[in-house]
Amino acid sequence: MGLAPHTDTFLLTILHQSQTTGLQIFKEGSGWVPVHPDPSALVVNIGDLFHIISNARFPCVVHRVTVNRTHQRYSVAYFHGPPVDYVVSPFSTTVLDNKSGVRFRAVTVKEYIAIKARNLGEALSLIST
Ligand SMILES: O=C(O)CCC(=O)C(=O)O
Ligand SMILES: [Fe+2]
Repeated sequence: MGLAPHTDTFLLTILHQSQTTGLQIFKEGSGWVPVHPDPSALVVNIGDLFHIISNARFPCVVHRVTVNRTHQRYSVAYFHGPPVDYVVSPFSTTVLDNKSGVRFRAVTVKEYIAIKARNLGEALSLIST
């Protein structure tokens, strides 16, 4: 495995991948689905912080990268997010629209990174209300 299954931590990821397949997303009901490289396109991924701010309206997709034994692959990712002291919490408008109420407690970006470093895959549920 090139990169184990994960969601991206920050707001948005903008990704360029070379012409070798490897990136896969997990789709409920279908399993692992390849994201085929397109030289004219960038992949834009929603991260955990976007998921929190949107009060879970926008999903952060689980993805992984497999190793290709015959073809070299490279990717360049830009992880866009607020400064580490910024407090992230669901926007009030998204909460008002969502009958299930506030889904996540407020965290600083720094705190969320620390929670995720200790509990990969569990961080969102650990800040669920
Ligand atoms: O190499 C890729 O296509 C994706 C890399 C990735 O998921 C990441 O850096 O978070
Ligand atoms: Fe990723």
